Amino acid sequence: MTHDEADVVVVGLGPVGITLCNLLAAAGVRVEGIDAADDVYALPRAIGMDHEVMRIFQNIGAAEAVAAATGHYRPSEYRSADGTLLRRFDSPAEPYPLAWPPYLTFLQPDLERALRANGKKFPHLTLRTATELVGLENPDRPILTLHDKASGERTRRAPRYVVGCDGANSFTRRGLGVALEDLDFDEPWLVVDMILEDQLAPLPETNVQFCDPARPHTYVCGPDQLRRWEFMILPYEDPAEVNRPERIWQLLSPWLRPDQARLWRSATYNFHALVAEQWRVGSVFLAGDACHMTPPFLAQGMVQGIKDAANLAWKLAHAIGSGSEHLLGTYQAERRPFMREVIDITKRLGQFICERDPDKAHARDAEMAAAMRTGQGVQIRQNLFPPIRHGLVASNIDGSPSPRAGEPCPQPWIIGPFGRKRLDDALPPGFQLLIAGDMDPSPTLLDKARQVGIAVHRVAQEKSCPSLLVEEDRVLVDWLTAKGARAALVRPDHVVFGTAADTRGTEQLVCQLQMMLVAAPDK
Ligand SMILES: O=C(O)CCc1cccc(O)c1
Repeated sequence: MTHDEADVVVVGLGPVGITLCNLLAAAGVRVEGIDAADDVYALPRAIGMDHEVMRIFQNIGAAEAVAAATGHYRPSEYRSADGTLLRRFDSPAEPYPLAWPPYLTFLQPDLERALRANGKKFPHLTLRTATELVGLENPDRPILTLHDKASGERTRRAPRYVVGCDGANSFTRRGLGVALEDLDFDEPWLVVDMILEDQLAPLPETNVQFCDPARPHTYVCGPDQLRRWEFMILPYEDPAEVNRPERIWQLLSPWLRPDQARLWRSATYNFHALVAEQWRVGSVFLAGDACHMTPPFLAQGMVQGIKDAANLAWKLAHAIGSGSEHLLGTYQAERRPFMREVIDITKRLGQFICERDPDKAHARDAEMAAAMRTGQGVQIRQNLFPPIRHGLVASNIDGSPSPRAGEPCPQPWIIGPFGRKRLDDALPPGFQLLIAGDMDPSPTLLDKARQVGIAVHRVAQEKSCPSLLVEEDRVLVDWLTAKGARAALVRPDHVVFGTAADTRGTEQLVCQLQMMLVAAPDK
């Protein structure tokens, strides 16, 4: 390795790769990000993101620039062929638990540009476009061959780590010989993005899943004038034939005439459910679509890829800074089973939406409409997925999970002489112990926390002592109290390691983390 070699090469600068580059560079890691294309992909693919992702963008200093590319997320309705309401997902009310709206829509090309521009803040981050990975040898001490498409030159790299964020057809994954586990969902769909030119076009006010057995289809409101339709391609149809403008306008005719909107993008592809058998081989990791693909029904594709990046970034930074690789084993241990659950939940909705048998669809409609009548069909779009259950999360003495372990820690607004700030902006990065203002941390606890490198903060509702952080609402304290907890130990990626009800329990939690940092479970 030469002295100016990067610690990490990130392959692929889509939303996942460029987020990882920013996160690593913000943690002081020397990063080289490469992408085979000359520029960002100019058309939208992902359209939905959530508050955890916005928080990650906030943590790299890109929140304002990204927010400019986002729009309000509408509620979602599931409707039968005759228009009966079968199910509804509503947005939670404020105060938002992570200080961002729980879901947002966005324009992918603008998002990617904002993240690439943000990367320029970091002197240790080099981004190379029109540069393709063409060789990957010896994953334990990786040697890469890069092809510069402009000059035709080939160069070699020997970074400490490589992360393949190079999409569904990942060269990195194929180079490692990693197989994809097929989770049994494979449906061909047409995706159409329209730019609305007539504000008076009679479109639904909400996102809609049209659970019509004759042709299941989806309507999603994007930011500004972007509106997306997705149509299932039927078994006897030819995808290329369905993807012709005349056919697309026919499919859109219940909502739009050609003078009311412009066709921005259309594509046909198969909605898949796949997860890589291995997310790491030696010093080479996979993230995003390179290691999982989920049907789009809950808009989780990009969201989960960016969560991979956040999960991996601090562990790589820790390994590079400390020379200890223990934590790296927790990446797959945490993310793979979690991703399987995300895919399972999404698939269940997908099977419900994609039902093509009219009798089964009729029975489904009757059952769902009955649930709507008893109030069970309306769900708040929050906490749809379980916490992380494996890896670097605390358990109680009896082996049960520590309350709140594996959940994202709330991010209250903090108020003070500076005005109001989101919690993460008021704290240094790293492990945090957040203690309810009425609990006094013992000297033993403070000492132990210092040894392990954990910053301790007391969060209260009013400033009865100068060292307290004051939260604007009761977001954090209510979240702790709901589980009988007074303290939360939180990882650098804001995933809760565990909670405790008192000082003694908090000391034990810190000791558990200390032990796991040197021997973290990779199962
Ligand atoms: O809000 C919803 O339920 C729709 C989510 C969504 C977003 C993008 C594509 C898609 O098929 C579903």
